[in-house]
Amino acid sequence: MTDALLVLEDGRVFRGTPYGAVGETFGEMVFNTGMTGYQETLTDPSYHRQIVAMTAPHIGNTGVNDEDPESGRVWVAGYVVREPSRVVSNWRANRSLDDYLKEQGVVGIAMPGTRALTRHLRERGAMRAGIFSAPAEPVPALVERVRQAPAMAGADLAAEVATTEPYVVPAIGAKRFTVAAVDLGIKGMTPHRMAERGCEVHVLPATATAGDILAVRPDGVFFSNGPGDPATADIGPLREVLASGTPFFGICFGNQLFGRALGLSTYKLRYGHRGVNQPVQDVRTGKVEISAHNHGFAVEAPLDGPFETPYGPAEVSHVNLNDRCVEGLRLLDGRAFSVQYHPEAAAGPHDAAYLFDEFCEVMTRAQA
Ligand SMILES: NC(=O)CC[C@H](N)C(=O)O
Repeated sequence: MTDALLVLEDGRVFRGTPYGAVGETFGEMVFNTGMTGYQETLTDPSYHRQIVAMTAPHIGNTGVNDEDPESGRVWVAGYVVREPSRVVSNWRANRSLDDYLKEQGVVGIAMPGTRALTRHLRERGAMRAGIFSAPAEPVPALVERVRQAPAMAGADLAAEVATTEPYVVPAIGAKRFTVAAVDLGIKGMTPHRMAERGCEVHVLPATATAGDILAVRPDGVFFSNGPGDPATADIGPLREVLASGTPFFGICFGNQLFGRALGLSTYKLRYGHRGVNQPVQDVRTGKVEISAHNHGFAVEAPLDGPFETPYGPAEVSHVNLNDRCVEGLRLLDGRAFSVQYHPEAAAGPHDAAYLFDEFCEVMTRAQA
């Protein structure tokens, strides 16, 4: 079989064999350390424009099923694995991962060097890359083309992945709350986790105005995860929502926008957190959660106690124990809060599921 190449913008090249669709693709090179959940990763809209390398060495062994996707398509720009499973073995599987990637037009590479690649990114930081299944040009020309691909810093991508039409996810069982959820790249499990707790979730496009959001007459407003640089997003609607006093909960991109609305700034992490075993500590209780992550940016906030915001005093609620980066924010009155990680846990541990209960408690208090 012909060599496929993974080419990084700093000139480092990895050799492998074509996997999935044949062609070429460009994106920001990131790595995911999850031992499980490749379907959820592939279909998470936050990975739009990123080439994802899996550090777990054996991918595809449980094939592909129709239940686990987090959205209607694969969003990763390219896929890098060490060794694709030659056997599909799972009672829910109806096709192989290789066939699925081909069907979705996702160019990938299988290569022995995923560990070297990950170490390289940890040392040098996030960078652009290209996968070439059948490279026709010499390497220097490929490096040049990788360098011409758009960078992630400054990219405004939420509207490219979000729904264009509002839709409703009904409450499971008795309806207790109406939630307006702004889709910035929402994963399917998120409205589901709210619906399980009696929320009727009105999912709105990324371009929703404060008027559109409040027209739902929500008990609570939610801002989702999503791709791109949070510094580019319009925070006007969120500011109006917060000023209205409506309870607020945000996840990941939603946490970054909440931070910006509080007057904080965001910055690009050296290589991001992507995986299902990140230790996060609740600053108030000292309790540690093992949590699912997918973020390349973070909020800059004071770690030494409460700070003033236009909506009253706020504090950092959670920190990451690996690098001390901000993993959550809350107003001290409890009405609005957000986390940088993924309590919907698709895939991942359920330690943080209590945050959806907290959102329901805040909405209950506001209803009283
Ligand atoms: N999953 C997300 O919401 C990611 C948010 C943002 N795009 C980041 O990389 O940090």
